[in-house]
Amino acid sequence: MVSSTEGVAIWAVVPAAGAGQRFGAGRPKQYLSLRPGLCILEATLQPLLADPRLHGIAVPLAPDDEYWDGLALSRDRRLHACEGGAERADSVLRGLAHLRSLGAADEDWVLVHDAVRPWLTAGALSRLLDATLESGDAGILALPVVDTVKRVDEAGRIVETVPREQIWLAQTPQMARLGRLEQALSQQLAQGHWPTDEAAALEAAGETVRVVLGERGNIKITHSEDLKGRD
Ligand SMILES: Nc1ccn([C@@H]2O[C@H](COP(=O)(O)OP(=O)(O)OP(=O)(O)O)[C@@H](O)[C@H]2O)c(=O)n1
Ligand SMILES: C[C@](O)(CO)[C@H](O)COP(=O)(O)O
Repeated sequence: MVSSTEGVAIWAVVPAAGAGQRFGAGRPKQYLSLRPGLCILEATLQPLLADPRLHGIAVPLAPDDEYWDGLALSRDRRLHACEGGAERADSVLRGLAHLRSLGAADEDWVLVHDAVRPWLTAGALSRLLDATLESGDAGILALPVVDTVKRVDEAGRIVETVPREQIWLAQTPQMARLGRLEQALSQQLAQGHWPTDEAAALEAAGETVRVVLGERGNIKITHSEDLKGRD
């Protein structure tokens, strides 16, 4: 195993098994073209592959995926495709299991990064790696909210203005010890919960998770408007 820091390797999981229903294109959004010769998933993988600290990257795919093999990048020796699951958390767990089969250990670190966040910068990635390795706690990129926050009822009436000083919006990558993340996600699924991010599972397991300043440009492509005017 290649050691990245004190005999502990750093891995990544990039869950790419989603169908992109909210986006509503003719193919899963991670395979839409950002510019000629570069799809969203390839752009997402580039900054991770460019960081020599990352030992290997699992890429969970839909069982009926028909696009991955056509990407030139799929032949990169640090990329390892595997089968994803029904929900994002299932796909991440399968990715972790795949990393285990490649030799990943409990104390290794793993970064989980959405396949549809193609604008992660090397600076933000390094900030997360450096802060997390230094603190030893799990960490996620996130942004403090800049707007006034309202809680509303079912009819859309404002119930209260929520103090925003402690409200942050979660991004990815999210980084944790592999064994602890695997255990936390497994516990959630066993209890019938499907957390929408890794931090939620870790929080429920009582782990400390720190926020690290993300970037406004590191958006998740969810709806078709998210791609308008960008390349
Ligand atoms: N069963 C699933 C569902 C989602 N994802 C991945 O999780 C990330 C964030 O999910 P989201 O934006 O919700 O993607 P989709 O599930 O594709 O979108 P939608 O919910 O609109 O179908 C994406 O990289 C997506 O491919 C996954 O690997 N496996
Ligand atoms: C993981 C995530 O991208 C953090 O913002 C987000 O929670 C995914 O949410 P989704 O509803 O599954 O798209």
